[in-house]
Amino acid sequence: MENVIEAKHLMKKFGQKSAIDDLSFQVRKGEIFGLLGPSGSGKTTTIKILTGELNKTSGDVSVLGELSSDFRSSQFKSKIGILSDNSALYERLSVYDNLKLFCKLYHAPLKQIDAILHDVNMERERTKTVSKLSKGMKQRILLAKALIHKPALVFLDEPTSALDPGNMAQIHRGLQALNEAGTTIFLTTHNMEEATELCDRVAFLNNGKLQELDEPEALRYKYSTHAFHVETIDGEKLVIDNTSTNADQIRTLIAEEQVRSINTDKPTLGQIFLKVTGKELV
Ligand SMILES: Nc1ncnc2c1ncn2[C@@H]1O[C@H](COP(=O)(O)OP(=O)(O)OP(=O)(O)O)[C@@H](O)[C@H]1O
Repeated sequence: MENVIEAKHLMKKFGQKSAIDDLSFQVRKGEIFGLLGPSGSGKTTTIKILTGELNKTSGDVSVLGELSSDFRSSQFKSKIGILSDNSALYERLSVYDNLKLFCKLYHAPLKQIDAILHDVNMERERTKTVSKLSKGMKQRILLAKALIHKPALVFLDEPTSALDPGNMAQIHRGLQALNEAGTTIFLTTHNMEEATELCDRVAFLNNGKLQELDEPEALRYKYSTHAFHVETIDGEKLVIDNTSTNADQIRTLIAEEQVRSINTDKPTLGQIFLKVTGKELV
């Protein structure tokens, strides 16, 4: 499988402090890859290195076949899209005029603007001045800006932070459609539900170190005790180990119509993160 990002033994130091510590991972072409970690774990630093905003201290990194020495070239920038804290819009210009400027910057055709406004569900705000938009609307225009030149790979640093559930769902649908059309997405988030819903694979970052990397379901299976949680019609809650010797107990409960619900134990990504790092994902 083709990799669009390859990081090997990546290190980033700020003075004596290691923000990124021996980080190695690959991102496959066409996937949605989530980097999860608490505040200060090194997510933004990783994105900044991968997009040429920061230099690595050591290690090897390539993105879309280019080495980090080329990450500042305009040719490289035209192949990636970035949504980060540093992304900004011209507040006094309209939505359309903002996107027109970015089209010119990236040599993208202007007809792209209406298509992208449709994708982020902002067609009706086309002529509105940016300063009059809500936070969620601005975030959707920033996303449109990151995607206007149809990049092969987009980096989204907490794309839905501080958005209400409606706006968040809207952006999720847009990202899924974009991904289905072939764009690889690298995103960071604190939000476990978001990661579980969107990401093909997730990496856990803690103090700049990689702690886990796999598909959300594979991690949930790996950290499951595999026990059955049975609630009886009397409200009793039983935890029954998933072993052949316990089969009769479960069979009897079902035969006697004693079972209200039965579930296997599958921890959430947040619970797994807590188990692996001892930290909440906030
Ligand atoms: N320019 C800088 N100078 C010094 N230290 C920095 C700099 N940028 C980041 N750091 C430190 O590097 C570590 C990782 O920061 P980073 O911003 O990558 O974390 P993060 O996981 O993105 O956090 P958040 O979720 O809060 O955005 C932190 O300890 C931070 O204080």
